[in-house]
Amino acid sequence: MTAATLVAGVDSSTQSTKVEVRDLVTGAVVASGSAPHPVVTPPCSEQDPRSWFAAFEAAWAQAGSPQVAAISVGGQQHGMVVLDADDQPVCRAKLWNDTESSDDAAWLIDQLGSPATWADAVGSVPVAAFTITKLSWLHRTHPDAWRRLARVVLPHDYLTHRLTGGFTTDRGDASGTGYWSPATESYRWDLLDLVDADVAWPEVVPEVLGSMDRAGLWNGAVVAPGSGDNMAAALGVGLGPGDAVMSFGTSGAVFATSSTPAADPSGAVAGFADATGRYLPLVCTSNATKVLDAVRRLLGVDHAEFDDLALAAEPGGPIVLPYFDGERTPYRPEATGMIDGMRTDVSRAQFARAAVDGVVCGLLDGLDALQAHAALDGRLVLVGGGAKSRAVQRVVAGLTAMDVVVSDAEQAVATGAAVQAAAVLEQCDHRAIQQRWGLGEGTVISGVDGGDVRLRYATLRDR
Ligand SMILES: Nc1ncnc2c1ncn2[C@@H]1O[C@H](COP(=O)(O)OP(=O)(O)O)[C@@H](O)[C@H]1O
Ligand SMILES: O=C(CO)[C@@H](O)[C@H](O)COP(=O)(O)O
Repeated sequence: MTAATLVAGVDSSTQSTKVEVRDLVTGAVVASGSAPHPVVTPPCSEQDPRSWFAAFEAAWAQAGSPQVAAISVGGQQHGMVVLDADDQPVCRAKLWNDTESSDDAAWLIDQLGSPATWADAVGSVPVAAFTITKLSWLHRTHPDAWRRLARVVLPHDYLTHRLTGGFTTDRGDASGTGYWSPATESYRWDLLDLVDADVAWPEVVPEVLGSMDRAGLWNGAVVAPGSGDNMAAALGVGLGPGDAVMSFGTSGAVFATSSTPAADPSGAVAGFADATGRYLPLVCTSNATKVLDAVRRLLGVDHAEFDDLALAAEPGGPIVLPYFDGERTPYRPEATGMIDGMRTDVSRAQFARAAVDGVVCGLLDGLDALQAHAALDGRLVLVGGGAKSRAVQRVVAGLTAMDVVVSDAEQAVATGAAVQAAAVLEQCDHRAIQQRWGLGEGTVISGVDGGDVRLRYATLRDR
């Protein structure tokens, strides 16, 4: 009997690296592993990129260090990895949720004249998350580090580089830099020149690969282009027209596929590209599972007890505005969280529920904004670590008219990266792999009554 051909997907996200090894033919998960990343807390949110590769090696060893035919990396979007002429990090990587470059975002918007001009140029209005604002911050605050800059890459590009030795990216992740246009599929050198016109930018940024291109080889395995974690999750859940994904990780994200690039001058919807040649309009909030973790810690309970509490809450409890780590949508980088409606008879259950309600209401606002950029008449698919929460699942289902399912792909990002690895290996359409592996299924969730919580949340949000 010949050994099965294997492919691997990697999710290098904010809190950890996960790897998933699948049988190329059946899609069965044959091994997996995970390893944590250093804990970060905005406004300064930085990690040593080398710690991501160490986490990948640990997760890979946990999965049994298998021989695979192809591998692909999905990574936390945006951020900034700056390397010197010897390909070593010049400084720690700034992550998507670092808000120290918020003044730079405002300055860059002024340079082009308006948010709408940015949305037309690159599909998105720059916020502190975007790489271009972090480059401006480094240029402005760390001239010594700036002089050593030889390359700027994204987290998934760095890991792909550690596998292949080359410098590549893909259209999905490139679309979160603020200097690559999904509409024209090209870098905007003029925008990078706003930061520093003396840098030879074409030598500094990676080549943008097509969705079927190979980035190189690693131990004999084909390395696929990889992508941003949300682009990979779209592949992992087999996201089709009419459906949307709601992701509960460190960030909250809600996104859908589209055949046309989005350009939202309000900045709420980011007009990203996806990993297949289409587009992925997306709304991202900065505060999802860390808010639930913080309130759970204060209540002194585990995940299951927290869910029991939140689902048992009496109506009329407080409202939590969950901007614990600053907020990106709506854009309030300096914000902190707020609790409204506290009374002496508040219960622990009501406090737990208020945290869930707050996180979910922020993402439902995002879903409303997304409706203008994609016809959403299908399912809302929940993914990410927080999607395991029964309270999160049932509160979402109670507050939206869409059919809510929890994806069967337990690690949607790693699964999507494995789909990409398989598609690039076989040079076939992603959908063929998704269908062969039976992806796209999920468990249907019934909702709990949310009452008037969205109205109360909106009142506090806009106060
Ligand atoms: N059963 C659960 N209920 C609620 N939250 C959970 C559960 N299991 C894990 N989490 C949370 O999920 C988060 C990690 O999810 P993940 O999607 O891996 O995040 P990231 O992509 O930001 O690294 C952690 O904050 C963790 O506490
Ligand atoms: O910035 C975004 C999306 O634009 C985030 O969604 C990051 O991609 C990080 O994701 P998680 O690690 O929280 O899943």
